[in-house]
Amino acid sequence: MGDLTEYIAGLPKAELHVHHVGSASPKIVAELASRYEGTTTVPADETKLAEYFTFTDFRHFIELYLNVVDLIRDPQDIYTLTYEVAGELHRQAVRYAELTCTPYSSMKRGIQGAAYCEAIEQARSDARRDWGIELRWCFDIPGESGIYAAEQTLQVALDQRPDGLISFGLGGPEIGVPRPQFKPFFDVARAEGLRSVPHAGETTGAQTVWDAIEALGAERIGHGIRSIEDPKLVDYLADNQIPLEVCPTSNIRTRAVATLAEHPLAALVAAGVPISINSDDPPMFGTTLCREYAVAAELLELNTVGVTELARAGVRHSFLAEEGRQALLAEIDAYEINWYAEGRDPRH
Ligand SMILES: O=c1[nH]cnc2c1ncn2[C@@H]1O[C@H](CO)[C@@H](O)[C@H]1O
Repeated sequence: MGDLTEYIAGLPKAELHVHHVGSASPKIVAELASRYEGTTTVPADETKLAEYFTFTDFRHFIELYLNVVDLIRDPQDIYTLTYEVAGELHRQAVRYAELTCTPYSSMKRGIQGAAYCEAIEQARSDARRDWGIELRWCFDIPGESGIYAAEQTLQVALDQRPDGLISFGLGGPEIGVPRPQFKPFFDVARAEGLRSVPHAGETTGAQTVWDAIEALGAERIGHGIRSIEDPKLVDYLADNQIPLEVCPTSNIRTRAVATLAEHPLAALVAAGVPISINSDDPPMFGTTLCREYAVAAELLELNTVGVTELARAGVRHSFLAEEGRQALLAEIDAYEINWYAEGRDPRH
């Protein structure tokens, strides 16, 4: 596995399912928490954070996630967080990422939509300057906040239209938050050229994935792992090549899946469902994108050739324009060739 870890570390990647606040480093979260000592349950001590991010179930995860969101109250924090997240993506050899941002949650806490968008755009151009990484935004509706949040999210997306904005999503709990109610907002977003990437089939069954496809026009599904329960849906995803953005460790840490041995990733791949591998909320789940590639390699019994295909899939399922896709696929090819050129055996 040692060779694979080293290989994965430098393998150029695209990440398609990673959350903005969920990626805030323990250093940033602890610093933010120290400002609101006594009014937040979030520890101001980095070492205590790992323990804090131990979730009894998905609902508990969302509760603690929102406790962290609560600490972010000015545009400078948005800039710093976004720039630092880009630095960590760079350390994971990510060359392109579609970062899921939830502007409504920040606007609700007093940050103006325009200031929010300026901050993330400034971070995006600084990250490109410093690390050559290409960021795009998915603006998602926090589903637990319902129709008003959907209205606000669509409005800020279309009023501000930051250069990096490429897709429109739906996050938060699925239980008690039916997808079809958001159809009018996805219809407008798609008509305006935003790509549809709602979460579904993470903590509820296959029906939410059907709803995401039929009501929200999903082109990719966030998680979608519970699709495995419905053979017709599995066939539909495979026949129509609708990719699932799979985040293995997230599913374990939120208790959406009991153990890795029971994770449906291998069954989905065997059925021809296209997948990408992602980290979701890496510091909260004690993981990194490279580690998620290693987990997928274990579950799918992949060698260096196989994990290279995972990286290519991330590019192919991205919304990056053709020129950028070809350039990133060429980077991956060059990396693979150089790796073997140093005399390593691809059969590892
Ligand atoms: O794995 C996940 N599933 C669903 N929502 C998530 C996940 N990770 C982070 N969020 C975020 O939780 C917030 C809820 O208001 C949203 O911002 C959503 O993007």
